[in-house]
Amino acid sequence: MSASSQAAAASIDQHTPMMQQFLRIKAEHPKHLLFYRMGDFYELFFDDAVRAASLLDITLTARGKSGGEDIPMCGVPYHAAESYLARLIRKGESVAICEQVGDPATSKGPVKREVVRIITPGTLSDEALLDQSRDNLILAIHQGKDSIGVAYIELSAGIFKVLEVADRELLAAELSRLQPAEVLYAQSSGISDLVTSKSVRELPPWDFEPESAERELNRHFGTQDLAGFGCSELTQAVCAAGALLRYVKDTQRDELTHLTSLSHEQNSDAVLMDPSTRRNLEIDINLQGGEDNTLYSVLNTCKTPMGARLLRRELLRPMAKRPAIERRLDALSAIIDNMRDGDLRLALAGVGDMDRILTRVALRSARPRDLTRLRQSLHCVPPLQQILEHINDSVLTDICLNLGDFQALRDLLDHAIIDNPPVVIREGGVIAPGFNPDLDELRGLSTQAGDYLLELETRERERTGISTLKVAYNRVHGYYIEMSKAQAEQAPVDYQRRQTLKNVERFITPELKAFEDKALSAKSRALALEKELYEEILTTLNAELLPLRACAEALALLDLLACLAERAQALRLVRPTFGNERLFEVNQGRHLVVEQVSESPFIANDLLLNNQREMLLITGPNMGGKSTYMRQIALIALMAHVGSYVPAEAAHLSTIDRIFTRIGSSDDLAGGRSTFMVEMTDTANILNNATSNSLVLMDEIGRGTSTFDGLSLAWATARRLADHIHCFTLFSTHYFELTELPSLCPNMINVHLGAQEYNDGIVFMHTVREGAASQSFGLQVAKLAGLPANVIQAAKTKLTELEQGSKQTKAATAAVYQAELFADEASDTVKEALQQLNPDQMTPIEALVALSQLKSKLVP
Ligand SMILES: Nc1ncnc2c1ncn2[C@@H]1O[C@H](COP(=O)(O)OP(=O)(O)OP(=O)(O)O)[C@@H](O)[C@H]1O
Repeated sequence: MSASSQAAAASIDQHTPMMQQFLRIKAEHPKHLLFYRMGDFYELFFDDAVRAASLLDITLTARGKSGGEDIPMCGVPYHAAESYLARLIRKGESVAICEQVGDPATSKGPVKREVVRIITPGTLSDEALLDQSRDNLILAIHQGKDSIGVAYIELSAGIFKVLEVADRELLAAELSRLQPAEVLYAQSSGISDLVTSKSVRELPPWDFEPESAERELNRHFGTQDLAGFGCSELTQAVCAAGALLRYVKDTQRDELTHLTSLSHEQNSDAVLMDPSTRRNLEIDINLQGGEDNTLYSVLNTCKTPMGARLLRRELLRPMAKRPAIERRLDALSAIIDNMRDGDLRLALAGVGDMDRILTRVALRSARPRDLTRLRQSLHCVPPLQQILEHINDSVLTDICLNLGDFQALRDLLDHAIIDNPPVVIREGGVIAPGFNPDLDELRGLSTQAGDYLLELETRERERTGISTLKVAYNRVHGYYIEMSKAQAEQAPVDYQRRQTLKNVERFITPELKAFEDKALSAKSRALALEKELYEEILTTLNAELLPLRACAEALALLDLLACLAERAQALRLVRPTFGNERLFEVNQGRHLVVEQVSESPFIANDLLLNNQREMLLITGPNMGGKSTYMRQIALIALMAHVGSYVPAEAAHLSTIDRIFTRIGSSDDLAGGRSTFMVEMTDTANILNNATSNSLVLMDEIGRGTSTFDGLSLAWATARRLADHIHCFTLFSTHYFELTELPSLCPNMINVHLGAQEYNDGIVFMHTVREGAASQSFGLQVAKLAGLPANVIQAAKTKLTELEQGSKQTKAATAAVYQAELFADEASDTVKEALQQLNPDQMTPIEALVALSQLKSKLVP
C-alpha cells in the first residue's frame, strides 16, 4: 500500500491539524505533485515526496507519523522553486502550487491555504520554465465518426486554434508539426498510440460533450455562436476546444481574458507534410535529432524570439495559396529593393519577447523586468515605423499600422519603473522616484532616518562617554544601540536590554523605539503602496492588451521578413515566380544546408517538370548526389511556399498541395515495424493520398527486400504515380531495369548524376544530365569507403559471375516467355526440351538445329 493511501486509510483525525489540511487539499489533486507552502519552503509529503525526491535528486526526510509510520517529506526553498519546477515540468510532471492565503497572525489553527495555480507542461507562462526558441502548446483531440477534431492553445502567446482532419494519418502529421508539450483526449478514444508527448491526460468523455463545449466557448468569447470564427461546422474541433479551454482555465485559476479569439486552421491553406517528410527534409530537426544543419538553423537570423518561433512555425506549415505567398514575396522584395533590412534589424534588436511578456501581464504575473523589456520594445516601435513609412507595400503598411501608437504607455512605463529594477516586486524598489508623491514622502521618512540615526549616535556617544557605541538595524530585532559587554555596565538607566550576544549587548531606548515604529510603518506603507501602484500599471496595460498583442504580432512578422531579406542577400537567393500552369523549373538550384557545411564547392543543378515531364527517373552511382538533388528540389519548393527567396538563379513554379518523401530507411523498432515495413507504409501513404498537385520524392524504394520483389514494387509504384496520379515525382533508383520505363510512359524522363572512372577510382561530377546512367560504380564507391583490396577483388570476381548468370537468366526468361506463348498447344516434351537448352553456350548452328527440332514437335 502506498504511503498516501496509508494516510488516507488512517483516519484523518489521527493527524495534526496541518496534516489534515494537507490531506484534504491533496485529495482534490491526486494527479499533481502538491507544493505545500510552509514559511520559506514548499514541502511535499507522502508519495509526492518520494517521487519528487527521486526526480529532483534531493533528500527525502520525514515529518511526524501516520499510522505509526514516518511521513516521507522533502522540500524546496520558495526562492529557488522555479528551477526545481522547471526540472519537474521537463520530466512531464504537473505541479499544484498551494499557497498560504490567510493571515498567520489572526489564524486559529493552521493558516488557510489554497491551490492558486496548477503548472502543467502545456500551460507554462513563466519565463524561466519556457524554451524561448519554440512554441509550448497544449492540445486536445476529439475523435468523431467521420473526422477528428483538434484544438490547441499556446498560452504564452495567446494563440487558440482549431482544425479538423479526416484520418489518423493526418492527425499524426499535425501532431508531428505541432509537437505539443501536453495532450488531452477522452478515455478509450483509441488515439493514445499516436501521441508521443511526455505528458498526456485522459479526460472523461463527457468533458468533450458538444453542447457544453459550445456554451463554454461562447461564454468565454461573449459570442452568440461560433460562426464569426468560421467554426460553426466544426463539431469535433469545437468539442476539443471546449474541453481544452475548461482544462486550461482550471489549471491557471484564471479567466484567460487574453485568449480573445479562436481561429480555424484550414488544411487547404497549407502545404501538408507527413511526419516522415518533415523528418527527411530536416526542416528544424536533423536526422540525428539535433537542431544544427537544418533548414531552420541556416535561415534563422531573427532578432527576436518571437520572430524565430514564427519562422519555425511557417517552415513547418508553408502556405498553399498563391495570393498569400505573393503578398509575402512582395513585402520581402520591397525590403530588399529599398535596402532596408539592415536598418530594420538594427531597430528590431531592442525588441524583447513581447508575446510572452503580454501573457504574463494578462495573467498578472509579469515581473518588474518584464515591464522594462516591454518599455524597451515599445521604444523600438517609432523608429521602425519611420523606416516602414518610406516603403510602398501593402503588407508593410499593415505592419506599420498594427505597430500602433503607444506614446502614453511608453511615458507611463518611463516614469513609473526605475531603469534596472529588482527581479521581483516583493521587496519594493521598483517604482521610480517622482512617479507618486505619497510614495516619495513615505520613502523620505526612511531616508531621513539615516541622518537622524547618525545624529542620535553622536548624541548617545556624548551622553554615555562610550565612543565605540553604535546605532544599527537588523531585520529580526529592528533598531538597537550596541556596545561591548564591558561597557554595558555604564549604560544609562533608560537603556533597555534588547539582545545579548557573545561579546556585545544591544539596547533600545524609548526615543529609538518611537522612531522605529514610525520608520518601520513608513517602510511597510511604502511597500504596500508600491505594490498597489504596480498592480495599477498592470491594469492600465491590460486595458490595451489587444493593440499591444497586434503590435507584438506585427513585430514578429517584421522580424521574420527582415531575416528572410538578410538571408536572401547573404546566401544569394532569388525570388521565385508562380504561375497557373503546372510547372516546376529551377535554374542552377542548390541545397542550402549541404552548401553551408560542405568544404568543396556546391555544384548547382537544373530541373524541369511540367505536364510532359511529370516524373524524373534518377540513376547514378552511390554518393553521386541523388538524394541531395531530390531534397534540394523539395526544399526549394518549401521555401518558395513560405514566401522566401530560394537558392537558385531562377525558379518558376505552380503551387503544390503536399510534399511526400520516401527517403532512406530507418527501422521503427519501437513502433514494431521493420525497415521494409516502414518503407512500404510510407509508399502506401503516398499512393493513397498524393494528388496531381503533390510533389513526391521516392528514393530507392524496394531496396529493403529481395531484388525481384523490390524491382517489381518499384516498377509498379512508378507506373501508378505516372499513369494515374500524375504528380510531379523525383524517383531515384539503382534498378537499371526501371530506366526502360520512359519508353512505356511518355511523362517519365531518365536523368542521371554523372561520375567518371579515373585510375580505377571514381570522380563524382554531381551534375544532373538527361538520360540513364550507364553503370553503377558500386565497387569503386566501396573502394573509396576503404573496403580492403582483397574484398574488392573478390567482389569483382563475383560480379563477373553474376553478370554472366544474369545474361543466362534473361535468355531463360525469354525461352519461358516463348513457351508460355505456345502453352496451350505445347506438349510437356517441348517444355522439357526448352528447359534443357542453354542458349549462351550454343553456337548459331546448334541453335538453329534446336529450333527446327522444337518446331517439328509442335507442328508435326
Ligand atoms: N551538387 C552537389 N555539389 C557538391 N557536393 C554534392 C552535391 N550533391 C551531393 N554532394 C555530396 O555528395 C554526398 C553524397 O550525396 P548523396 O547522399 O546525395 O548521394 P546519393 O547518390 O544519394 O548516394 P546513395 O545512392 O549512396 O544514397 C553528399 O553528402 C554531398 O557532400
